[in-house]
Amino acid sequence: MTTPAPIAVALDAPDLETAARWAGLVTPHVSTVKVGLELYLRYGPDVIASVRGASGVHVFLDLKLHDIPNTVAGAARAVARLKPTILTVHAAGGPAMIKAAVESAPNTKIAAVTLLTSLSEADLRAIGIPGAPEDAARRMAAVAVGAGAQALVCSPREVAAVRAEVGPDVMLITPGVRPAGADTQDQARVATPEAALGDGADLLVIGRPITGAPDPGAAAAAIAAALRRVRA
Ligand SMILES: O=c1ccn([C@@H]2O[C@H](COP(=O)(O)O)[C@@H](O)[C@H]2O)c(=O)[nH]1
Repeated sequence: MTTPAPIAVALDAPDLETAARWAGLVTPHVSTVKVGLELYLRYGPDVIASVRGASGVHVFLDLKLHDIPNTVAGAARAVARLKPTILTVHAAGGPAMIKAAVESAPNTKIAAVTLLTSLSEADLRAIGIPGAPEDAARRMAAVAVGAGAQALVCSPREVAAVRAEVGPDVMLITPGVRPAGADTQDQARVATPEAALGDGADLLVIGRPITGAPDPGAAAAAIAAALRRVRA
C-alpha cells in the first residue's frame, strides 16, 4: 500500500452526500480533505464527522477567519472541539488576531492565508498591493509566523520565496494547483502539482480538477502518482 499523497481535496460540494462520496473516493490516495465555507455554512459542525468517516483522513477546515482578535479567539475555540488538523485565518487580520487563533486552538495548526490565489497582479495593484506578489506574500508570511502561525497558505508561484523567508519548519499549503493543460477557472496565480511540490509546498489543495473529473478517485490517484515521480 502506498502512502497517501500530500494533497488536500477541496470538497466544495452543494450537498453533504456528494461531499461524503468524494471523500470516500479520494481518501485511499490523499492525506487530507478540505471543508470550506460552502459546506460548513450549509451543514455546520456535523459536516466534519461526515467527511472524516472511519478513514482517519486529516480534515482541513478552511474558514479563513478574519475579524478582531476577541471574535477570532471565540470562533477558533468553537471549532477546535471538532479537532480539525488545520484551520485557516487571513494573514491580513494581523499579528494579534493570528496569535488569538493560535492560543485558542492549541491542537490545531493555524494556517495564515497570504494572498488569495484568485487575485491577479492587476487585482492586487487595485487593492493596494503593488509590485511582485512574492514580496507581499513574504512580508505577510513573516508577520504570520512571528505571531505563531504554524502553516501558511500561498500561491504555488510564491512558494519558493515564502519558503526562503520562513525556513523549513513551517507547513506551506498551496491552492491554485492545476495539472498541465487543465482549465484554470477562477484561479489566477497557478502552477502544476509537480512544480508546486518541487518548489517546496508541503500540501497541495486541489478541488475541481479532482472533484469535477468523471472518476474523482482515479483523478486523485493520477496526481498522487505524478507527485511520487517528483519525489523519486
Ligand atoms: O488562496 C486561496 C485560498 C484558498 N483556496 C481554496 O482552495 C480551493 C481550491 O479549489 P479549486 O477547485 O482547486 O480551485 C477552494 O476551496 C478555495 O476556497 C484558494 O483557492 N485560494
